[in-house]
Amino acid sequence: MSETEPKGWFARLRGGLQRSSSALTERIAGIFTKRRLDDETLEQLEDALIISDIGVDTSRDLVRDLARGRYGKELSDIEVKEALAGLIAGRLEKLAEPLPHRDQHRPQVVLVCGVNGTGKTTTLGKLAKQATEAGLKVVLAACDTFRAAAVEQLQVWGERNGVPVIAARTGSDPAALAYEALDRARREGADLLMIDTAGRLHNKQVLMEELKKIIRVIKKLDPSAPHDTILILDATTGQNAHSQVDTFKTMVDITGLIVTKLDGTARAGVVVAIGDRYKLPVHAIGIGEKIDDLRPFEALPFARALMGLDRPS
Ligand SMILES: Nc1nc2c(ncn2[C@@H]2O[C@H](COP(=O)(O)OP(=O)(O)OP(=O)(O)O)[C@@H](O)[C@H]2O)c(=O)[nH]1
Repeated sequence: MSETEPKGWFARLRGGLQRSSSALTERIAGIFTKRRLDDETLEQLEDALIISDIGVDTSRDLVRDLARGRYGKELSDIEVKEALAGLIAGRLEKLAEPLPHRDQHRPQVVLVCGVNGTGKTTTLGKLAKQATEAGLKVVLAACDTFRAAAVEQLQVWGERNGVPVIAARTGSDPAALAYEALDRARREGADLLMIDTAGRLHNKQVLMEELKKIIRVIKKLDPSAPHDTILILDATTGQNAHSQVDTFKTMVDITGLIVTKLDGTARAGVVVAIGDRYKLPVHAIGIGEKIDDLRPFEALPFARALMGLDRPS
């Protein structure tokens, strides 16, 4: 981790992942009380990883890689956790990619999608605030015009933080609003336009048409937009997050993920499974409701926190 990290981020990350790490490490400790790495312990370890939402294929690969050069040896649970953290970090390293700032596009258009309640609106607010603090001029578009509360939530947040929020009456056309927002962001010379969208999955056809229309319409002003299409996933949904990625991938071209609510769940392992399966960049993770609780995803600190280990040196 870099020296510029706010002090205590790793401690907070570890605290946030506490439920996930203690469930997982208790299982590992139960298997490895000075026991040989043999077929039986490897099978038990694979089960422990699967139960921790790390995914069937990834768990199998991790156990295979762990056995390489260690098979038949006596290992303590700490040695197993250290080795697994390294292997997990190695798999996720390439995917840890902060949301890119594309200054060749002005404004850079970021479309945010995801099921209702995953933390879309709050995440958007946090990202906007961080971008504003980094000196960027940000405009937000509240295109979840279906849910009045979502629009109000974003408006209140925008007022509090001095970020303009383009909103319309409930029920109005989200695509028209997205167009208006991009037009205004261009005229005002904004660096970043972030578009919040609806997430009511119970009517997939309507949602898909709505998302496609938003994209079609903003392309009329900027054929290269949206430059990023981010799916927000809620870690507490565990394996359900996989079907959310599958569903949204059929609707839009997802370019990256943000995983929220890693605190208060024992299912943080799902980040490993999703990263491994979809190979989509993970831009950030959320470990709480405060603005500083959303941070760029970093593979090694995450993997070590998941294993309940100390911060990387
Ligand atoms: N504990 C925790 N809570 C979070 C995190 N991210 C968001 N939340 C909370 O999750 C709840 C839902 O967040 P919203 O941003 O309203 O979710 P949304 O996806 O926009 O939902 P709609 O507005 O219904 O579309 C809020 O109470 C947030 O404060 C996180 O990382 N950790």
